[in-house]
Amino acid sequence: MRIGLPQEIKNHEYRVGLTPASVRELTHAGHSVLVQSGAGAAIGLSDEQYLAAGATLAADAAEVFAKSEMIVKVKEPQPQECAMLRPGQILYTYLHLAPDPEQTEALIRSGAICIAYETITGPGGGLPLLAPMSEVAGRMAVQAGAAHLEKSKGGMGVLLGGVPGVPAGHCVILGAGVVGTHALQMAVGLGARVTVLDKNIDRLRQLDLVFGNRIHTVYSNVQSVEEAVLDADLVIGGVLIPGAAAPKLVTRTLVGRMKKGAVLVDVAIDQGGCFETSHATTHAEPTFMVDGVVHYCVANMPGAVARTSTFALNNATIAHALTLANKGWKQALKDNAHLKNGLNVAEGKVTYEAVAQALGRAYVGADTLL
Ligand SMILES: NC(=O)C1=CN([C@@H]2O[C@H](COP(=O)(O)OP(=O)(O)OC[C@H]3O[C@@H](n4cnc5c(N)ncnc54)[C@H](O)[C@@H]3O)[C@@H](O)[C@H]2O)C=CC1
Ligand SMILES: CC(=O)C(=O)O
Ligand SMILES: [Mg+2]
Repeated sequence: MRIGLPQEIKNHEYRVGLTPASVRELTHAGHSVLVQSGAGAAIGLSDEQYLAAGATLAADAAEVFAKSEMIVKVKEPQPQECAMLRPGQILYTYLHLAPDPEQTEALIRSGAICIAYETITGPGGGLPLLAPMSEVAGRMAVQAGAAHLEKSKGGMGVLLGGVPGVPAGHCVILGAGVVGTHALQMAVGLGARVTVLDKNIDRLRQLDLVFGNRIHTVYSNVQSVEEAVLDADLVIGGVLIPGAAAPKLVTRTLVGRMKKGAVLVDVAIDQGGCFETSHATTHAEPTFMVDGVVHYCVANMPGAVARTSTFALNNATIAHALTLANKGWKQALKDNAHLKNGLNVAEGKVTYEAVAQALGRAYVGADTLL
């Protein structure tokens, strides 16, 4: 198969869909890989390394899209990228369609086969192609939150870990999944007072066993979220209902009652966000204020640590990329129900139920297309 690797074009996005080692896996299996010149340069992955892995170079993204049967990316395609997709071409990347009607419409129009990393499931449960970036974003959420508690960044001037004689700050984590767990590790490490909320009691049990009385686990409901958020200095939002728009756990009214200078980090913003006051921001301008509360809502947090993130992402994505290239999309999806769960849009139809529901679109089961 002819596989294409364009450079990412989202704001401050330096990750790349294939490392030279991943390219080598594909060329070793007899596939050809066309890499946009400079695609990995920002994170030290040179054209020479890609050439040594067996790739050929393209001058620009237009050439990559025109000549490839499968495009491997990181972030959801931007409008100019959607316009370059064509019927039958495979797009393998993050999509996050539920909160994004424009992108969904563009992918439907393209006729392309759009496989979303974030809805591919794993034999052991969970979302193995989302997990590595959730690990990164969860850890970063505490760094970003702690930094924005500083006065110069709009925060209340609290040191999250406190000092002897002065209590630590209170970090509240909504969602005890991958983001939540990695945020929790960092917050505990910094010495913050940590409360984590989830509806999944088994997750809370597991965390309680590991962290004991260094954290507080709380069942998530309207009352407990309200109590925790009102007492918080930093709130990290990491809830997810796979493929669907994030539930709005924190209302505008509740934000208005929070401590002035508290910080919200809405990691779930790529699925629309779990705070009613959130809207997506970029690394160039990561925050905005609502009622004296700092909102950090960057939709591609791992892009800031792009080198670490690129390697972590490739570890999780390359196996399915290779299968798609070896078998073609129909056979690969027929053979693997977990990969089939990644199909969000194909041949002009929405093939993921939660996306169809969120956007009021007709849903067509993937099986009918295979
Ligand atoms: N902004 C960014 O750069 C990034 C964003 N993300 C996003 O972070 C979000 C979380 O991802 P993961 O941690 O991997 O998901 P996950 O599936 O591992 O965890 C989500 C957790 O939310 C819990 N949950 C659902 N409804 C809840 C409620 N009402 N109250 C409390 N908990 C609730 C679930 O039980 C689950 O434990 C996703 O939207 C993901 O796309 C992930 C990576 C980067
Ligand atoms: C998961 C995601 O949206 C990201 O890594 O940017
Ligand atoms: Mg988007």
